[in-house]
Amino acid sequence: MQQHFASDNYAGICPEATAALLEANTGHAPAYGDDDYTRQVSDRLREVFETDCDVYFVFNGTAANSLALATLCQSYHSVICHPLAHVETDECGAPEFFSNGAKLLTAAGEQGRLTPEAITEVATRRSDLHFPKPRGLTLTQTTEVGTLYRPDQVATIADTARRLGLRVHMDGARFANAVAALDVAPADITWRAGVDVLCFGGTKMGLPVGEAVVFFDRKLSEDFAWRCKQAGQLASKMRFLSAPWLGMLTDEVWLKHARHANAMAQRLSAGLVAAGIELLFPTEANGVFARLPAAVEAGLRAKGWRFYTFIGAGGARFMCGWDTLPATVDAILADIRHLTGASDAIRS
Ligand SMILES: Cc1ncc(COP(=O)(O)O)c(C=O)c1O
Ligand SMILES: C[C@H](O)[C@H](N)C(=O)O
Repeated sequence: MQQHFASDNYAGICPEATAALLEANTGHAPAYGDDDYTRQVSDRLREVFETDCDVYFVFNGTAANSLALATLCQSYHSVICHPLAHVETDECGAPEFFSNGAKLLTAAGEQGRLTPEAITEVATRRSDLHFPKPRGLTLTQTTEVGTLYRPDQVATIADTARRLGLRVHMDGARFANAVAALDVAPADITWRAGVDVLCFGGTKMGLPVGEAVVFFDRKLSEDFAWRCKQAGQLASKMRFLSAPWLGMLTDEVWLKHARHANAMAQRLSAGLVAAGIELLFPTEANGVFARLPAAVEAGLRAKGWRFYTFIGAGGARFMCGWDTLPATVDAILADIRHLTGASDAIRS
């Protein structure tokens, strides 16, 4: 089966998650999260984040983000996000729908990152009754264009949010890649930096399905189970959503796989630069964003390569996953060199 660079959600289930899933498939277990596997992995996540966080498992990232944001605000509030934020560009209005109408307000920033200045401008732009009062802020780590927020950047943004009366949500669809790239403690770029709720992506890091919604402020999660149930996000066989996490969170398997994906992105990025292809953003995690000549893009697609060009600020996005092979990276680089006429003497 050919590997692709369209998304890290093209990859299969990593061996460790598969083993944990099969191990959980023994006999009967209580439903709706009342099973031992869900208890075990929730406790394990409390160890990973070094705090008594409240943990829920939902089927996908759009549900995780939308339901988490809905806990931060009322329908007449607004949530500030980056213009390239997934919640703004790729969730089909789900955040607005599940919050019964909270409005997303965009605040620009270079390289996919929010800035305190832009957040402040949007949050203080109007205070009249006709404007949806800002109450939430969402940042994506890693960002939709493959960049990172360093711990101090998260803290500065969260401090700004707190001063403005905003609750902070983190879309961590690629949180594993961020922790691996930054080499920090997960707590240092979440609750210690002022994040109130994290949507921890499981799907893209090697699980079969599912995301963890991790609340660092239990006042926010008081009724979240009911919100999940009403949204059709309460799995009856929850153990099969939660147990694979045990495979990932043992011996830091999640970070091993994230480091590999990040390394493949570095390999690809270096090869593209060597072939004279312009990068649109720095390669800081597992995504590579490049400006491809139209003929090269068409040629790659004709050769069967799948990659997105609708993400971020245009250009081509190449996402590396836990299972991306070095040979796959070298194969697309060889095709790109051939299509650009770059010398084969250039090695990736
Ligand atoms: C940054 C980001 N957030 C959220 C999501 C939503 O995830 P899902 O496609 O599982 O709804 C994605 C999708 O891959 C994503 O890239
Ligand atoms: C863009 C698409 O929705 C998916 N979130 C991805 O990053 O591949």
